[in-house]
Amino acid sequence: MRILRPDHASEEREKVKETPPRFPPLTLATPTLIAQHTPCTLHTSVLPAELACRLFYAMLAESQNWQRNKWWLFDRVVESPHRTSFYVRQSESKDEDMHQAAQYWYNGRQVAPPPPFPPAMEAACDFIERVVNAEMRKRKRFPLEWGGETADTGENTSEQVIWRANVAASNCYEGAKESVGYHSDQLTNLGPYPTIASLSLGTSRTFRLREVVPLDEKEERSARTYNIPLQHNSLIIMHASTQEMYKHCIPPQNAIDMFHPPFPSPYDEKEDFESGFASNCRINITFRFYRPDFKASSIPKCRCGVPCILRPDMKNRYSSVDGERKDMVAKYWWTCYAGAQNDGKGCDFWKVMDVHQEGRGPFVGFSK
Ligand SMILES: O=C(O)CCC(=O)C(=O)O
Ligand SMILES: [Fe+2]
Repeated sequence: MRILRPDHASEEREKVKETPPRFPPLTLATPTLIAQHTPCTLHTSVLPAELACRLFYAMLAESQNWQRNKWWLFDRVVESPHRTSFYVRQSESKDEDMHQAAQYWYNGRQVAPPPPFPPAMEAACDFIERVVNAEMRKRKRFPLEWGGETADTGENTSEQVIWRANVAASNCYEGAKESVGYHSDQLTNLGPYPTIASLSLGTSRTFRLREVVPLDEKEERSARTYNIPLQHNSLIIMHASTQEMYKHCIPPQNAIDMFHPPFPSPYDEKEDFESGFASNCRINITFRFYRPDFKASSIPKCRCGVPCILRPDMKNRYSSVDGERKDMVAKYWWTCYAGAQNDGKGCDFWKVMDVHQEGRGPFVGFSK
């Protein structure tokens, strides 16, 4: 009988063994839970309330002129489902390299020279740098993180300044349906293991994180989706290894709560505020540090003559000596990105990043 009827039961058992259990999405609603499950930290009420509100109004006004990014995906043009812009910090705004890098920021599209941080963004940046530095001093550092000087902030502080922001990317999501899809941020000018500080203003939206499970663990476990609600005036810091291990997105929602700013706008009539002004927009500002050793003029070009983008090999990771998480990647690739703007046609150029041969550094872990 066994010869006539194959043993499906044992096949089924095998299949069950190959599929790791899936867990439902988990909402991480407190800073403690976020720090437990992810390489991110959440800081609520990060700016003085009046400054957060002033910055929201300023960016909302600016966002009228922001663009939707457009790029080629396979054989069609796609448009980002939100508006976006890029800023360079005043102290860097004469730096030719910074402008060049910003021109190629996001999808290899050439854009006008980026404007400097508006005054409220500059003021917010000081608060944010303090929070980021205090947090980074408590954390383990990765060998490939930037280990050089951060320019003098002009402040007389005895505490070491590890991180500063010299550029910022800003997004405006209008209504519940505007979104950004799953991605990890390009490392082209940030270098490996960047720290990115992401400020939320306006309506509360969900930030979603999902780990990219390494190939050799695919059969044992599946990725879990984490939902993190981001309220007005909260800062989520994507610490080193977030871009190497996780993808993030802002998904479309069915509904959102309108944002009622606690202070009137300097741009509108006072009566508008008194009659209950409310906004359906979320403004996000990601403060970033463009590394001097990944400056635009040092980025390899592909055969199309366009600067490459830098990506980690997220699927092959190992543990650092003391780490419980498998959070080290062995490889980063420089690859052609011309296709995103050039009718979808790029070249197949790629090469593994070699930090010594390319003369990059100094790094946290080893000197140049
Ligand atoms: O809006 C957000 O919180 C995320 C934005 C983002 O991922 C990006 O600009 O790269
Ligand atoms: Fe991002």
